Amino acid sequence: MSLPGPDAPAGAPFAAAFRLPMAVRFRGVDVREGVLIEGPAGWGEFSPFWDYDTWRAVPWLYAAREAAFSGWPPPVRDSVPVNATVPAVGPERAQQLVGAAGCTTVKVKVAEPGQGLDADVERVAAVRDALGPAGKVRVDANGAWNAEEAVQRIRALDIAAGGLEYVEQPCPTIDELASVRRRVHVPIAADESVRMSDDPLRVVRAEAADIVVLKVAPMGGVASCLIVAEQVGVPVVVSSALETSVGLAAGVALAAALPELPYACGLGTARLLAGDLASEPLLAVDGQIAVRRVSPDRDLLTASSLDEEGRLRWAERLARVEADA
Ligand SMILES: O=C(O)CCC(=O)c1ccccc1C(=O)O
Ligand SMILES: [Mg+2]
Repeated sequence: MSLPGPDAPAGAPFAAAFRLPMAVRFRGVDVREGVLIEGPAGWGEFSPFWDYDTWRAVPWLYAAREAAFSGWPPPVRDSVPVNATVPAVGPERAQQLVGAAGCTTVKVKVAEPGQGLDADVERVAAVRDALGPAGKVRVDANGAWNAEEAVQRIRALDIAAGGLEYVEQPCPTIDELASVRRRVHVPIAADESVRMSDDPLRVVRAEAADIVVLKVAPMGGVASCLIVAEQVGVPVVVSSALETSVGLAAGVALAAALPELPYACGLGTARLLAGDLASEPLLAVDGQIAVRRVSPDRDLLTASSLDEEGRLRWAERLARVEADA
């Protein structure tokens, strides 16, 4: 079995596999691949990273099916504020990315394997410099530090940033997050502790986080994220999983449906891709993304379509995940 290619006849199965290079390497990812599915409600994206096993990819399928077959709850706002995302690049490139994005909040990746605190301090200071004193700077360590390292580094980065808005997932475990949270004044946001957990509320019950990051695809869709947001009792930040604009639209729908949205969302990542599948990508204007559905453009889908080997890989993966769903 394979997914239909760009030359498939009209009426062929409603799925298309794509491959898009990243413009900027992000956490070791330099190309995004996935499958778009179309249903009566619109288009959904199924693009779990390749290091996700079948079981962990199941929520991504639920999110794609929700987009294609059920649709999303109604929005309560017509645009959502987003942050620019700066990967572990050098200070000049960081400033270019901040300038191009036009957002007043920036999330800076820190603790990249092979880099030290100096590189993080330099990048964070460069971002503050480009942003001016009124902007907000947050950092994401993806759980790279132990509690002791985290306390020291958060203090150093807080100074370099002239004040950090928050630090995302400084340590891997909930116990470490709780300990760091008691020792620094910078607010702690939980990401992996929520989306990789069988109980997304545990981190908050343990008083280990001030803010919770929600990602639609790894958490099974907009509706299930809304339930978590309702139960969690702390502010939430909606963030992407580096989807194309088709997948990002689901994150935007979640952010648009939340009763409260006190923080800019990590949905400005279409800029990190070298291309997109929509003729009008979901890009921020003045730091805001307009709430709308996104359909792929047929020519762009054709230009980004995977070769026969890739379509076979994705058809097999989809079948495995569907069997587990
Ligand atoms: O939150 C953002 O600004 C962008 C999204 C992002 O950082 C991300 C994207 C893909 C996988 C993991 C992460 C992360 O938050 O760690
Ligand atoms: Mg994160």
